[in-house]
Amino acid sequence: MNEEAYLDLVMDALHQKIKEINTKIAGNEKDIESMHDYFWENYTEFDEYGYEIYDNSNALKSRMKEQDDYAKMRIRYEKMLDAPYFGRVDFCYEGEDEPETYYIGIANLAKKRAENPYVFDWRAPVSGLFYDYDKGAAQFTAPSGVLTGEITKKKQYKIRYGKIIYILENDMNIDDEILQQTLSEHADASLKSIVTTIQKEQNSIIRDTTHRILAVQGCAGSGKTSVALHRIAYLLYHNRKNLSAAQVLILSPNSIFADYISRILPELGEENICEMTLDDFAYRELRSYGEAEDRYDEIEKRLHMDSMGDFLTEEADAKQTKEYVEELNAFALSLEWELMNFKDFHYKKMEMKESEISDLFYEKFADVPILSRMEKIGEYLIDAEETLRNKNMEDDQKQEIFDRLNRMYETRNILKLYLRFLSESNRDGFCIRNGMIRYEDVYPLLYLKYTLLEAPKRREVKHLVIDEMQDYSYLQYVLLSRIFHCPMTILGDKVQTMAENRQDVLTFLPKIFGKEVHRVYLNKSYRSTSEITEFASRLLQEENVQTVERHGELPQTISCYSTEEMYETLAEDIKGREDAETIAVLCLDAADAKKTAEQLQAKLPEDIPVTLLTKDSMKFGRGISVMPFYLAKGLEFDAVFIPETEKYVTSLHKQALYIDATRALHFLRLYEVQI
Ligand SMILES: Nc1ncnc2c1ncn2[C@@H]1O[C@H](COP(=O)(O)OP(=O)(O)OP(=O)(O)O)[C@@H](O)[C@H]1O
Repeated sequence: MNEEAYLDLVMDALHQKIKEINTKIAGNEKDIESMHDYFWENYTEFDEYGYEIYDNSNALKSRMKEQDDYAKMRIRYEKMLDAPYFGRVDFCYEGEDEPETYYIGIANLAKKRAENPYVFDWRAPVSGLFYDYDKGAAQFTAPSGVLTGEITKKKQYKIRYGKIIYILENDMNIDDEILQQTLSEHADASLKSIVTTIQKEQNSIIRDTTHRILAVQGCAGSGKTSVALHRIAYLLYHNRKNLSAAQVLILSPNSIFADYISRILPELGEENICEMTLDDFAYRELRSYGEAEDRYDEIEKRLHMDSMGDFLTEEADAKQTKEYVEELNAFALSLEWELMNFKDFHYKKMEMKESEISDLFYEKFADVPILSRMEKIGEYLIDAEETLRNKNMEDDQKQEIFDRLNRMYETRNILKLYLRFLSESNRDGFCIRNGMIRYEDVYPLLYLKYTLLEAPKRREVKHLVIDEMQDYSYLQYVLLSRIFHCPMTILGDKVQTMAENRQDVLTFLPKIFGKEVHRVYLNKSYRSTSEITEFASRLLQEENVQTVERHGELPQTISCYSTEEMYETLAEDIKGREDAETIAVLCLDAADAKKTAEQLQAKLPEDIPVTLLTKDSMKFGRGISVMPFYLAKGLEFDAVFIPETEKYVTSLHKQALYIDATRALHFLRLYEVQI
């Protein structure tokens, strides 16, 4: 069958599918309506135990869920009307004479359930052939085992509005015209699906189901975030019974980033996944001790430190290390003896000698964290008493027992204990600044809490994604390993650190998570033009980055004689980029971003709005966004402008400049004010 005829066949099948779904949705809608009517007409006569109400609401729920599934299916098929497939492989199985043809698209499309699909989902086992091999010998893993053979043909399609724009048949991998064309498109306000051009090295990460903990070190723009999200879509597709979107959690740097990545999974036909920042989690856990500074407060402080500050940052950094964790462990151990003040226990007819309590404390319950241990002894006592009296104890009596036992601790206040640790270890004995817990003490405090009390286990999370892995410390990974016991995808770039000194987390991750950490490297950058990538690499003397050959304007640094002239020039340059969907003006800190946004808005016409993004912003959209560098991490823009580069002098500033420069897809311009 020729290509046009096959496309017609698939389009007909799609229209037919959509028609069938519409009929099902309409039928279901009627059923749901009549179920509602039946409920309201009869609920007064339902049985008194609520069984009928329960049955009714369950039936209604399952219909609504079905309706929801149909609606999602319809969206997927409607999307396929535009481009029903993007690839094809003809694969001749070993021992066969004729090849089988497989078309690959964003979802499966078959006439009936058991029939051979017209189009295979990109995540289907056979679709791996498309991403992993050129023409020639190939294999893929099917549920029945490894199947070998030969790819006799491989094609890529550009189909728009259901019409073939072009077909490419080639021997090369997908690093070709279609990739080039995709990369030269404009950036959107959300991360895009890359299913049509996933590269071999990316595919092996996406389809890796053998390693529990996958850690990916990839250069800027190498597709780490994209790969992580496609991997989730892949795992959800292959493991529907054991993994749902609600059980996947992504640790993201901030809400803007969360918004930026939020549309990709729905685009791939999956539900969106939960997202949180580690700081938010820590604040919730430490809420009873007061407010705490966040990561951005800390960066802002460091951006403005002079040479005197080096000592302070070193001290703060030292509090996030393995050595500090060991000191905290030693302190926690010393509390076993120092914190306790055992006495004989009496309550009503219950009694226990001091020596018995201390035996239980140091022997029977020695494995329980120290501050939870008296509660365990309480439960033990209560259990014995209830058995003896053959009667359950009242809650208030139980509480009284716990309270009395807990009074045998000198204190149970973690903040007080942490302060004691600081002064005993000859450190500055405060951890509060301007009424808030200092950022450098937030995670040590949380660590102490989880050492002295049971750490909460997030068992509902069955897969954790940690993006920007370089921004988490040794101590934070130890905490994460205590909270989450699930498979993980950890991604980042040691070069894009937001600290003065680079840390390579891959060196210590196996010490925390064990040998199960599998490391993978991505060295090719897809985001920026070769000129931008080379310019950015020179900023930090990075030599390992390969680029996809795609060219654009050379980044320039414009020298101005005054700040006023700089803003004028910047505003004019921005006006000249009306082709860009997203423009970022990236500044060193929050105050500069605010000032720049105001200056630009004053110089630009009202119909060109300028949006200032702060650490509390929740969304990122098209148009002109102004923000400090640290909020641009993970994002990308058609054009990036960096004003006042003369301010970037320290090693942290240089890191900031690198992060800024690597955000640009097509255009990058810098401005310096000559002093
Ligand atoms: N195989 C691919 N095909 C098409 N585009 C790709 C591919 N891989 C990556 N890209 C594009 O490259 C850009 C960078 O991807 P992504 O943001 O996932 O990279 P990253 O490694 O997380 O970047 P960074 O660390 O710099 O934030 C995105 O526009 C993405 O769509």
